[in-house]
Amino acid sequence: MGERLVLIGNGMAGIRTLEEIIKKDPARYSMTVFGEEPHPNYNRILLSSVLQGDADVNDIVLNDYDWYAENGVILYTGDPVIKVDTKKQIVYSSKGIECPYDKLIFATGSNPFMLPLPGADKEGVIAFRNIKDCETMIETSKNYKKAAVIGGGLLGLEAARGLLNLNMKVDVIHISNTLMERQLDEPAGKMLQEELEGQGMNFLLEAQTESIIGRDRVQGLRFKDGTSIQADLVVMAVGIKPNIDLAKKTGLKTERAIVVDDYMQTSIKNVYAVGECAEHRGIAYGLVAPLYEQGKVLAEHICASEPMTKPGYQGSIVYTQLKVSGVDVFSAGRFQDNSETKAIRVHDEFEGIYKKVVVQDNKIVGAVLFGDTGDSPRLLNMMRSGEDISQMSKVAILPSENSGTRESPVVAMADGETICGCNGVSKGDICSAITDQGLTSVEQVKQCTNAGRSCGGCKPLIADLLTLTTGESVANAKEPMCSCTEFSHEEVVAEIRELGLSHPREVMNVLGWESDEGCSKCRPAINYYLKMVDPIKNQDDPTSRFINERAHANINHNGTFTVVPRMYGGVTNAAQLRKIAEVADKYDVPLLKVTGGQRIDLVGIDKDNLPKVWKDLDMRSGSAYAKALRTVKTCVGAQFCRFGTQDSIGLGIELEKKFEYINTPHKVKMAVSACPRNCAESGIKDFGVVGVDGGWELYVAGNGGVDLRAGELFCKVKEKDELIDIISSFMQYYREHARYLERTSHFVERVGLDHMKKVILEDTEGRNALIERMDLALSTGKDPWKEIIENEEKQSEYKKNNIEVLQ
Ligand SMILES: Cc1cc2nc3c(=O)[nH]c(=O)nc-3n(C[C@H](O)[C@H](O)[C@H](O)COP(=O)(O)OP(=O)(O)OC[C@H]3O[C@@H](n4cnc5c(N)ncnc54)[C@H](O)[C@@H]3O)c2cc1C
Ligand SMILES: NC(=O)c1ccc[n+]([C@@H]2O[C@H](COP(=O)([O-])OP(=O)(O)OC[C@H]3O[C@@H](n4cnc5c(N)ncnc54)[C@H](O)[C@@H]3O)[C@@H](O)[C@H]2O)c1
Ligand code: SF4
Ligand code: FES
Repeated sequence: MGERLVLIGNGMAGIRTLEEIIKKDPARYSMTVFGEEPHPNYNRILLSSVLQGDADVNDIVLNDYDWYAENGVILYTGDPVIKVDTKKQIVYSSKGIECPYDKLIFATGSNPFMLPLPGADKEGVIAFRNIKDCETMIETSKNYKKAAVIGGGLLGLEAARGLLNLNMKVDVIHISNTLMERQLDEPAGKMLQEELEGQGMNFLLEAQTESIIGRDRVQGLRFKDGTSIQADLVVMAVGIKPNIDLAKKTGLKTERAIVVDDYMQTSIKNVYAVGECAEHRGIAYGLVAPLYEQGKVLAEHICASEPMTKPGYQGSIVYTQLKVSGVDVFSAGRFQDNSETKAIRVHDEFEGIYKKVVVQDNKIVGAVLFGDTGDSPRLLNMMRSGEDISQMSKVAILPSENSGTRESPVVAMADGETICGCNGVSKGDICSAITDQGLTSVEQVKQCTNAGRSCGGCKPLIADLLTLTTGESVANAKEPMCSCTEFSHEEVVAEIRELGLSHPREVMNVLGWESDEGCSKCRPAINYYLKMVDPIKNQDDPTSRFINERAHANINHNGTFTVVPRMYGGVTNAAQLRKIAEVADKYDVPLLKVTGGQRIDLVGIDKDNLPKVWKDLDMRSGSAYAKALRTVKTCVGAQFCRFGTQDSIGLGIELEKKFEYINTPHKVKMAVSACPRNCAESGIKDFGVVGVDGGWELYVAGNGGVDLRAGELFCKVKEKDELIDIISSFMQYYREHARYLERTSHFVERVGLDHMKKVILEDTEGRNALIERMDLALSTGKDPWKEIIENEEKQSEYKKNNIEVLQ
């Protein structure tokens, strides 16, 4: 039995410290952890990803309960320490546990700062700090639609992005005249604002909230200038304050936080502090990188057999990156210039790129990058090493994108330079791990080195390093499909082909899945792959589909459904419109809505009425719910428009009829415009066609959603039939090689447009084979509405399958 170590606070800094101790000397301490939250240690940083819909709460657990058990760590969750007796060396928990210690670590983190406004205690006023806050926002978005976020800093903007993803309207109330003024100068702040406005955020700058209005629940905000706004949810994100109430009560010396020396020792013997609750040389940090450095020093200190002589923690140069998709922002050090500094600036208004490097005494002391953050690892390393730049050409410090090849920044980095800032892992550490242990995926590098384990911002660099070190693209490297299996998507497809597997359960059984039922990640994927591999033999398994695809309609937040009938190329007629009107009257449809894809939504239909509605409409399913071709949007084109050079409507209808019920890894949207004025928005579709004099241009891999991406010109052809063949073969290649739920935009980024050109445009034999396989798959496509209406067996299967919900 070792010495007794007690940790107060089951969060990121505290548990990382225990990990470091276990790594150094696993038998040294018997460890007990008290946590106020009812969870094992999780990645607080990724709460933003959970809110933004990119991760699940289960995905962000850093140390599961097994980890505590395997390492002999006793864990009390949901049981805060309420008192510490430093004379008797005992801590007391809220549930009455008395736990003696030889060494005690405070890692109590911070609390969000809540503005003491009148009305701040109303229901619907929350912070964004823990899983509970995240869940409250997700729940609220189901019943309310207007959110206000107070604070335009990192946290506020990440919360606002998440709330937009939850379909709420979001106002961000910010006290300063530029966003993230603690990290960005004015030009970068303004560019950020423009970008986020484009994503749908509304900003009220230089706004001072006076009170929160409403009865029991918040209804709005009133400002000092007398104006007000409505809000059903208010998220305060105006900074944090170290959580030091217990430390103060215990008698530890505190200023803004618990005062510690270079070994994280507090003012009382055998009591240490680490993380956001600690103040070192006057600074209490609010980002994980410095907190992990502190944890490492503390572990070394309390595991040392002799008093440590080497220097302890020296403070950190911190940097920040905003975790909002489509926005590249980086800020480090002293980014504002003054009379003692000089700055190097690049501002490309065409490309939306801004870079500023602040220099003092020939050393880089700060940097702001917007729009292109590729230089950030290099600049950060130059800052950290205090490199003398007097002999360097200043232009070389910020090379323009076009001045060289688009080589990954990792190529030029020295082995000692940092790749993962959060976890302090260098290029050399990662390369050695890759070669010594034969690592092939980012996930394996993460497990082995901790790189990529926090904000995840360094993962693209790790992927580049894997490619560089193994000579193999990480596109081919192994990433398990989900936590039920070690098999990657590619391996599952290969096994299905090789073993001739034909049902999701068979796949899971034969390949030794960890759970019999699989999960919501693997089951729909396997179902898709089976049908893709053998469209004739393998049958669809509706129980492995998400609710919308099982119901053949889109579920709404109140449990009703939206029905969207097919209108080829966005063209309709009086008879169809009359039918829609009759159905709307007969079933009291609360909302008829014209969609961005040129269709008509019938919103708010009860589930039990769906087959009746389809029958009465007597139109085909518009696949608005499916991972399939959704719509082909068309412009008026040569038939009527005076600019039209081609028959866009004719081609649009032909494309939609050809591909209407083909399953794809993710939804596919198309558009056909008859001239480069592009009225059908062909530039942001998976397949966008533009008519030009003497032919057609095809743009691919565009996306108009969250990850806005312009389509790239793939080819120009004269004949319509050749164009259709190219689309057909491209789509079949995507069907066969993309991972399930990978949009064409991500797929093309992964495999490269040049690769696609080689496969489709240069290899005629390969292209013909793809077309043949596509035609075979197309021959099995059926209108699911018609099948259900006409076949009683299908009707009962439909009813049965829609009871169990795979959301
Ligand atoms: C949404 C969000 C996004 C973020 N994004 C980033 C990012 O991109 N990059 C970055 O570097 N940082 C980011 N951060 C900040 C980062 O998460 C924190 O710096 C880090 O979690 C602090 O670690 P900590 O251990 O000091 O505190 P915490 O992780 O807060 O852990 C402290 C724990 O102690 C518990 N506790 C408190 N008092 C007691 C008591 N008396 N008894 C028992 N337990 C107690 C608390 O409940 C808490 O679980 C983000 C934070 C949030 C909220
Ligand atoms: N990507 C990341 O690195 C990331 C993401 C989220 C959170 N965090 C960390 O979490 C902590 C909390 O983040 P934060 O954004 O709340 O803190 P912050 O201090 O960085 O920003 C708070 C912002 O709120 C504004 N503000 C203050 N009072 C206001 C008022 N009355 N009305 C309107 N605006 C007001 C400030 O001007 C400031 O820009 C920080 O330590 C941050 O570093 C980091
Ligand atoms: S894209 Fe060209 S042809 Fe089509 S409607 Fe617009 S202007 Fe007319
Ligand atoms: S930089 Fe954040 S996890 Fe690597």
